[in-house]
Amino acid sequence: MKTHTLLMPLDMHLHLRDGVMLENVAPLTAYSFSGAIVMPNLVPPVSTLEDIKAYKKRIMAAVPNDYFEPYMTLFYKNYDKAFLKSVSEEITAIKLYPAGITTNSEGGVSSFDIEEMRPTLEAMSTLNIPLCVHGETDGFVMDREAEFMSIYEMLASNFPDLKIIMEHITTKEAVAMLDRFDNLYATITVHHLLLTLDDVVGGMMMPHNFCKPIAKRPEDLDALLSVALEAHPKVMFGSDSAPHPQDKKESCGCAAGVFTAPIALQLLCEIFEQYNKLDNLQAFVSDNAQNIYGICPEFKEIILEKRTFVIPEKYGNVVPMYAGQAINWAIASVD
Ligand SMILES: NC(=O)N[C@@H](CC(=O)O)C(=O)O
Ligand SMILES: [Zn+2]
Ligand SMILES: [Zn+2]
Repeated sequence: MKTHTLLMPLDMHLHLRDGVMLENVAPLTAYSFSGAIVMPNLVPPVSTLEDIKAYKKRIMAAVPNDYFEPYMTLFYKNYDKAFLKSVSEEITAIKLYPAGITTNSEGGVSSFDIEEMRPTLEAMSTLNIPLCVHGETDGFVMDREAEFMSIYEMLASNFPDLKIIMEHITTKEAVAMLDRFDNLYATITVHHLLLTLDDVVGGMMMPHNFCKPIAKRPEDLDALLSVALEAHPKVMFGSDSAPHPQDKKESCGCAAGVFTAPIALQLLCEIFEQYNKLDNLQAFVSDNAQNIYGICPEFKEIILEKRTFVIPEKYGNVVPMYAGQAINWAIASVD
């Protein structure tokens, strides 16, 4: 049987939530990933040293072993340098949300006033804390990410020593930015390497494919594939696996978020094999992230094998992407 081995996979954009949901989803990621950047958009958001330490403890209590590193993040506000210094050992990045643009982002940034943000962003540059950004404006839904490029440009050029990660990019405009600014990087999800808007609303409306940013056009999908499949050194895998209870997805007013954590590596193998690029998958799911963030994850070896795997209908009360569908790769062993 054909197999493929991945070492120390990293998920550089993950939502683990809290409480019962955390206990349901954290073990699924801890099983097949060495570590993950854990997003801070809890209610209320993770914004103090105590919040970070307590949340990390709850995550470690929810995973069955020690072979998983949650890389903690702080919810962006205009913090002062003394505070940032006091948390710098406990966090891997700070996550910036424009106010109200996605799930639990109400306390985010409402105006991108560069002078207001300067003290915080300069302190982050000095302390070497990367800035992760949900890059969407409040414009027309299909244009939101492309419109945000001028803000990335302003941030990247004003703070050349700040590492800026364009999270979950979905457009050819964002892909083009990677080669324009040395300090811009990106995460790409697995669902955005598979879906276009047609898979969300082109036929029957598919709530489990609905997320922010929404999947875009075929040419955007092609642009994302071009950098992911080559494992462009400035792109990393970040699932943006964002679990919501089934009744919040299959409802009037569907919550945004696609749940992929337990099927991400299998789907990535399928995509990379289809394009004959399996050799580049290691860089995309781990090596690039290690280089960009300067992290050294615990050893973990995942062996995937090429055989039919039917994606479960549910993980607890969460419906994954492609529920009930057969895919071509499965996890054979984890060491
Ligand atoms: N991606 C999503 O659609 N939802 C995420 C938030 C986010 O990453 O924007 C969530 O927390 O549910
Ligand atoms: Zn986001
Ligand atoms: Zn997210």
